[in-house]
Amino acid sequence: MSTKQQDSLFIKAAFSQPTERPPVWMMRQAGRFMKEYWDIKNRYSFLEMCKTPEIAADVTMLPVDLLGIDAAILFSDILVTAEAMGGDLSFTQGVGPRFSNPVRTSDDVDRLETGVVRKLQYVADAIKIVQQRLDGKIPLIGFAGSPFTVMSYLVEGGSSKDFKLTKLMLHNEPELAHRLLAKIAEVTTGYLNLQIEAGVDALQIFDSWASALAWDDYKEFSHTYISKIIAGLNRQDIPIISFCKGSSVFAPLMAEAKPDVISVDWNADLLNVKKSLPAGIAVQGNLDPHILYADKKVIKDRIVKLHERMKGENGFIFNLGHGIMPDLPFDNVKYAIDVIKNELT
Ligand SMILES: Cc1c2[nH]c(c1CCC(=O)O)Cc1[nH]c(c(CCC(=O)O)c1C)Cc1[nH]c(c(CCC(=O)O)c1C)Cc1[nH]c(c(C)c1CCC(=O)O)C2
Repeated sequence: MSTKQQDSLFIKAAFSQPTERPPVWMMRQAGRFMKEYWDIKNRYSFLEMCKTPEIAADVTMLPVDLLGIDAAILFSDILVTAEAMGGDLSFTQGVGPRFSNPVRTSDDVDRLETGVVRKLQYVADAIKIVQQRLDGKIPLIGFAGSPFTVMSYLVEGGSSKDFKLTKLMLHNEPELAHRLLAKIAEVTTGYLNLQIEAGVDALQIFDSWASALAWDDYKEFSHTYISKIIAGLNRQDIPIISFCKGSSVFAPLMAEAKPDVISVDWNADLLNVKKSLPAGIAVQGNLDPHILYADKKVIKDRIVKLHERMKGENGFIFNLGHGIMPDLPFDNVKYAIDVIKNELT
């Protein structure tokens, strides 16, 4: 991390140091709710955008320039690791991600490659371009998916409502599931270290679908691997943010993996979660993203209420409980960020 960033609101809050106001960024801030995103998206496929460092950098910079957030997040996807391992990935409008060669048998797991981090050099190249453009103005967050969440896409062959096949593998063939998870975790550790080397200022691990799991299954099949990944990072002074949908339940276990920040969904009272955690772990969240569809008065009231609740706490990063929806009005997103930056007292 550049020395400049150590004094940024975001890095200070991530390390639970005092800040004059909470920093703000929003998950999925580099995406489809912006007209300027579509101006680029209409010319390239999603994977082309991820794999062309100049384009990935352009998209990363959109919310920096248009929203004025306090941290940028690299434009990419959690599924690039699975693709590098041999998953035949495509993204179709309205369908989402799809793997044409789902991973369901022992042979399928054997076929996945692990010495693939060099295939992800395009991500490192994008990071370097973004850092030149940011020029120390705000920190850059890199990210990866958690092994469990990435596994779910590989096993299901795409998005899923109930994770039926994935959970069936955990329950009926736990050894096979562990073999798959261990391979993804190995690649993910190398991939996040590549991002650190390329110059990210923070990292977030997305375990979006952990909420599908029972406590014991979360512990055995997700938490174990996130802990290994965090322990395997050459993290220097880089804060690690752990996100999962379901964090209001799993936060005590998530803390054991030793992240610096836990990103909390909107079901929980954020202060209660913070107080339940060991000292020195910051929280990020946790507005319900649907609030941003509401009237501006409601948006402001909810932001003020969350701020009042968290007042006096070090280690609070304003964010949503999950990502921005593609049809959210840009104006409302911008309004929320302006309120957080300028109107909280
Ligand atoms: C589960 C997951 C994925 N990808 C990601 C997650 C975890 C975050 C979460 O829980 O929301 C992470 C992700 N995906 C994307 C980012 C970029 C940075 C950001 O703006 O936060 C990040 C951090 C861009 C994207 N990733 C994707 C888009 C849309 C692609 C398009 O333009 O069509 C973007 C901007 C595609 C994607 N990628 C994925 C899905 C399910 C989809 C389709 C979503 C949908 O159709 O609603 C997998």
